[in-house]
Amino acid sequence: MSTKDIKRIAVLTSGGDSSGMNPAIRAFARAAMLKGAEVFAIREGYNGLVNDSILPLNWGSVAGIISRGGTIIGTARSAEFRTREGRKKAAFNLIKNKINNLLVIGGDGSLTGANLLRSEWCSLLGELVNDGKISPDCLENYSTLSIAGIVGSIDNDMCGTDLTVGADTATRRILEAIDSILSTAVSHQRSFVIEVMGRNCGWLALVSGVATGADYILIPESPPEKGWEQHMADNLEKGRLSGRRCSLVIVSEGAIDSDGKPITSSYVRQFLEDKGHDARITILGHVQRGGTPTFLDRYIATIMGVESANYFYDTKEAQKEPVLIGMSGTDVIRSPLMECVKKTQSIATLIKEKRFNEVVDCRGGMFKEFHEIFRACSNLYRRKVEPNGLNIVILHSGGPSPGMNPCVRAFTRLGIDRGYTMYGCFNGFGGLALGEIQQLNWMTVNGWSVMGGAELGTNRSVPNDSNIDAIMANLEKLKIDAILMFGGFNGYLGIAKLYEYREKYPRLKKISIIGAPGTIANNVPGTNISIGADTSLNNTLDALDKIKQSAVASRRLFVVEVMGAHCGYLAAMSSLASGAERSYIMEKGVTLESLTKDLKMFVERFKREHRIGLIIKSESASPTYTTHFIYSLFKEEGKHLFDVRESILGHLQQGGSPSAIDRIFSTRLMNHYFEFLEKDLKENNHLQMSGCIGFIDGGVHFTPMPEMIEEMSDKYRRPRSQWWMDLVDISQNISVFPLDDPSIFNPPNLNDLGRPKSHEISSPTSYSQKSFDPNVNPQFTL
Ligand SMILES: Nc1ncnc2c1ncn2[C@@H]1O[C@H](COP(=O)(O)OP(=O)(O)OP(=O)(O)O)[C@@H](O)[C@H]1O
Ligand SMILES: O=P(O)(O)OC[C@H]1O[C@](O)(CO)[C@@H](O)[C@@H]1O
Repeated sequence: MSTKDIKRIAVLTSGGDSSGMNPAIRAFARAAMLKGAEVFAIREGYNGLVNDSILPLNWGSVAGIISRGGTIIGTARSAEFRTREGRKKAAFNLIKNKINNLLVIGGDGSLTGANLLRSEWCSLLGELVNDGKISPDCLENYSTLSIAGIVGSIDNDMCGTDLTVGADTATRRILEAIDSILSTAVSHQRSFVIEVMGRNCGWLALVSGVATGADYILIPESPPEKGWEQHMADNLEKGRLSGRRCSLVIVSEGAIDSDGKPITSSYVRQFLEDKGHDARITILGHVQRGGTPTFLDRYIATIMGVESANYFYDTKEAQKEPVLIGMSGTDVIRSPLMECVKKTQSIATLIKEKRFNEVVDCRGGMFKEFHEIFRACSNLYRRKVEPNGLNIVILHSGGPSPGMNPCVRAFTRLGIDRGYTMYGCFNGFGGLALGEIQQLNWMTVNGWSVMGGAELGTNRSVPNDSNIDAIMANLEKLKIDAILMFGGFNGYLGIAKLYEYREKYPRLKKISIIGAPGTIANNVPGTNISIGADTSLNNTLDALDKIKQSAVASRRLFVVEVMGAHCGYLAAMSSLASGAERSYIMEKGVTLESLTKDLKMFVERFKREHRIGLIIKSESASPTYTTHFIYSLFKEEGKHLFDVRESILGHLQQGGSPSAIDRIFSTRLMNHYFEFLEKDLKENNHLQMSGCIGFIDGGVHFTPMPEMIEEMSDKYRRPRSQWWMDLVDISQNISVFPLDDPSIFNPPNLNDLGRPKSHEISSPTSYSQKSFDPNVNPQFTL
């Protein structure tokens, strides 16, 4: 490749910082370098573009940042860039640095600015030529400015992506705070008013409301009717009378009433106080923006970063129009930036014009759905519904999974709201045989939305010839019309077995038998993700971040074993999100040859002054090459260069309070469950649909039982095909400096790009650094 062909691409972060910007910078920079690009960082948002603060990035500059909140290249809100004169300076500085590819990571404002720069590009260059600042051939050499945008904002307010980078971490911070507040609120029987961020978007307030079981939320998209204050107070009172010991109101900072007048959290608190509540207020503020990114933010940031690099090499695409790199379900997608910006801006207009009916729809399907779920599940809107005469029972099966309790809460309340009689069966299929079944009412599940574990209990028993008669008798006794199993692979085997018994027990033909994914291992059919995996991955990352820090003591290679049985999802994803150099999973196999190659790679790395290496191994990756074997092998062979430690994370992966995603997605799953049942009832006059439900392509899908069974590999207890397999290589490619890896024959020309030079940006906590300036606090500077 001639120097002329080498692409020069710059990245900037702009607007409010968000947790996940660093992993996005890391993934983008390294993926672009692997394609042969020269990568630059523009410091302090658009200010750096206007003031020519542009520095080269190299492989080492972005080491050690995947777990850090904020942005190592700085961000700002630039007033000067809003002026044409400012953008002209920006264009000049880009040309001066021979850059005409720009990745902008920021909120809707930043992307609007990027779009504007792109649309003015030719005219700005024309003016610069007329001013004599650049030569006329620049008009041809830099005729287009290729722009990609990643939405980095906690607000989740941009069209074109299901989720923005930082929104999940912000939700985690909010839930941590509210979960803590709830315990003191319950003790004192207090009412708490919590104000959350979000600017003009109510996403954070809405999902926090769903995830914590709040009584009332105030969001800009759905202003309350006149007289709402009294209505709210009356209903909080009703909640208390039915047994709640505290009340929780979540106010989005942009909340307004139906006249468009702001509703402040202090106004809400004062009103409640005047009505006799012992009310307190907590404004969460910038705590929501900080801290280490969650698994989901690291995951989406990483795959969006890699996709941005791909975009700049997709010549036709890159020259056509700027794109927004976004997420749809688990997939990364490209959308025209201009359209996304326009659509997002139109929401602000709708709010200004008080066309509130249209606003919730415009925020997208998930926003609308959570809005409906919140109303159906909160005490405030609880309706008196006539029973429809149908009875449904829920049970768990398999290992415990965080999200089981929120799921049962949503199942119970959404079911009651539709007229069903709801039952909970304790201790799985075994409990069904023993008749350990209890009716669930609205208040049985009060407070379950925040609870880890499984109040109904779970185990690995399945229907069999010795318990099927007892199961049938109990189903008959309660006149059960539908069974919902929320659990893991064992539960899927259990429902498949029950389905098989339909030939012998025709009564089962008139009972719907459905499985829903509730397992940390993400190894069940009919879904891309299962509830519990997100919490488990966050637990794992918390542990890995701590383990990695202990490497400052010496040069260490860690071999960390994670759960997942025969499915490598947890290992692959925790590797991707922690920056591990290798993940060992059964699907890819572990051989003596691969171990030898990896050993050579680690030797190279440690020779190059790396201080840490990380291997994440799935518990059943290989029956022969166990975690201890790998530890011993690497310890023996690497003893002159590095030390090795093994760590088996164990059951900490299954516990803890469910993550935001596991809480809200379990409610979403239950919402769809009832939609499927309604359709079934309409079509067949009774419930009979059998199979499983799960998340596919960003939606919730039903897979009929025969297909579900076909999809299951009994031998390995996982689905036959797994969507995430390609990510293993992508993750390893951006985690290992190519020159360290002897298995790469033609590494790109990275000799000069490996180590930061003194004037270049370098992560202050990069483990490869040798020394630091004693006058500079390494925590806070570049
Ligand atoms: N209409 C615009 N024209 C030109 N530049 C803009 C425009 N809107 C925003 N920008 C630039 O983007 C910067 C960041 O915008 P803004 O303050 O709106 O934050 P944001 O990108 O929306 O992020 P966040 O969601 O975190 O607030 C602004 O300071 C400005 O430099
Ligand atoms: O940090 P600043 O500049 O005060 O901005 C706060 C705003 O930024 C955000 O955190 C992100 O847009 C909003 O939720 C909030 O309104």
